[in-house]
Amino acid sequence: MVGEATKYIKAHELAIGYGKKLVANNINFALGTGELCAIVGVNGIGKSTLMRCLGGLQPKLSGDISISDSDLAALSPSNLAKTLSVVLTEQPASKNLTVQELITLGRQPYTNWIGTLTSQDKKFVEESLDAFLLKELRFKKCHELSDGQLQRVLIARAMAQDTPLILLDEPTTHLDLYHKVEILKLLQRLAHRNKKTIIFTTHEIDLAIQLCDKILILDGKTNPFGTPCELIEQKHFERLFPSEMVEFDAKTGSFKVKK
Ligand SMILES: Nc1ncnc2c1ncn2[C@@H]1O[C@H](COP(=O)(O)OP(=O)(O)OP(=O)(O)O)[C@@H](O)[C@H]1O
Repeated sequence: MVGEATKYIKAHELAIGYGKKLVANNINFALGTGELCAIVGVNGIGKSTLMRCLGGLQPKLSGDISISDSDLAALSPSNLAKTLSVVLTEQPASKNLTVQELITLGRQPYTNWIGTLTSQDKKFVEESLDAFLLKELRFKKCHELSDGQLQRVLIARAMAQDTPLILLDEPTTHLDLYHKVEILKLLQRLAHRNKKTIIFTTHEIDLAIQLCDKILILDGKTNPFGTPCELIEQKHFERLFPSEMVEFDAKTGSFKVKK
């Protein structure tokens, strides 16, 4: 693949699963700095499992994951925390913290053992509060927030961690359409302006087609990867769901219910 050598994260012939249970294999993709990528696929196909493998939270079965040309498994825990941040669907146990306190936790990989914040740490916290429209909510407890506000706080914490790679498992679950779009546009801006590589799982295929630079489709076979346009041209979305229920309209890039 042209330009592959310069990519920030690469998965090659990756197989994922649990013990002897194979969930998905033939996973191949490469993403550069500043790219926003969605992982899509039907329920239970392995999106969250892949996310946990990419985040170093669970071992792969076989194949390679490399970040900046280093094997992911060889990164020490402290290097891993400076390389990638993971935003999972499960809400944090620390909901009693204020918005500002939770975002400040993102600076943990850089602070000393008593957690003293430098001016640099404070700058990252302020920038993250600002970027995710949270300045007015900074002293609110996280348990007082709406789902959309809490999701913004969790992503802001990942931004404060200032890692080149950010992984998010279903960041738009439970949100209405407006707030789904808001979150995805904030992620797009974070990728493009701050030059982060961002990968997230989603069921919002229409929105991913409109907002992402790349999409990985987990289909249980070849797992196609490419730009939304390439995947539409190659008719990969048509094959995602059983055709008697929904059909993909390539002109609008969206799914329609078959009447
Ligand atoms: N801890 C586990 N141990 C064994 N199997 C698991 C475990 N977690 C998930 N699985 C199985 O792995 C497969 C993939 O699950 P995963 O949660 O990755 O799918 P998904 O694509 O994220 O699904 P969804 O869209 O419903 O969230 C499923 O068959 C699931 O039952």
